[in-house]
Amino acid sequence: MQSNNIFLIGMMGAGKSTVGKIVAQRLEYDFVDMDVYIEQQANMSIPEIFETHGEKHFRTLEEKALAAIVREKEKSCVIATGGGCILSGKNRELMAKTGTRVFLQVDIDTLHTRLSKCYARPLAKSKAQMQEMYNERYKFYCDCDCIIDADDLLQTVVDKIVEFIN
Ligand SMILES: Nc1ncnc2c1ncn2[C@@H]1O[C@H](COP(=O)(O)OP(=O)(O)OP(=O)(O)O)[C@@H](O)[C@H]1O
Ligand SMILES: O=C(O)C1=C[C@@H](O)[C@@H](O)[C@H](O)C1
Ligand SMILES: [Mg+2]
Repeated sequence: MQSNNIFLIGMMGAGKSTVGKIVAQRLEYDFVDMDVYIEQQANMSIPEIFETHGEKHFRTLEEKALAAIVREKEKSCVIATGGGCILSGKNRELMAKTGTRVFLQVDIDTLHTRLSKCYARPLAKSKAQMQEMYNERYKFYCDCDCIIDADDLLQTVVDKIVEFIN
């Protein structure tokens, strides 16, 4: 188990997966995308999991996935969490204990623009729904070690995270 992981947290479309991969390369950390990990374990896509088993079941899988990733990884790891990972107190506690939590903060208009190109997220069907979700979750995202303005160019966002970690 490693205690110096980097957990990227934030809303759907904040760039956790995209940014995480590059940050991991720059820091020579391993990279895990929690959503991809869950899909591989379940052998189903995330929309299929939501449709077949519902959100509650997905949240259980998400808790199990985070615990397993943290337990199994021997090398420091950048973890792109799912947008709702912070909803679980268990997940919040584990992330606080085993790494640095970096909140990628992006305003709702940018999130909407980014996701409108690929709105394949079960919980993000409209801008209004995203706004409501953001309002509910904002306090949990802010319970972190660093807030990065992730509205910027991809490379700038990566540089800011690497600079903070170093
Ligand atoms: N800084 C950025 N500038 C412009 N586009 C970006 C930036 N970061 C991410 N994107 C784009 O936004 C979209 C969503 O990014 P990404 O999938 O990395 O978000 P995510 O936070 O992992 O979302 P989810 O929680 O749904 O997994 C992608 O098309 C990605 O290329
Ligand atoms: O914000 C959310 O609740 C989600 C975000 C995605 O990363 C996926 O984990 C899933 O679509 C749910
Ligand atoms: Mg992602």
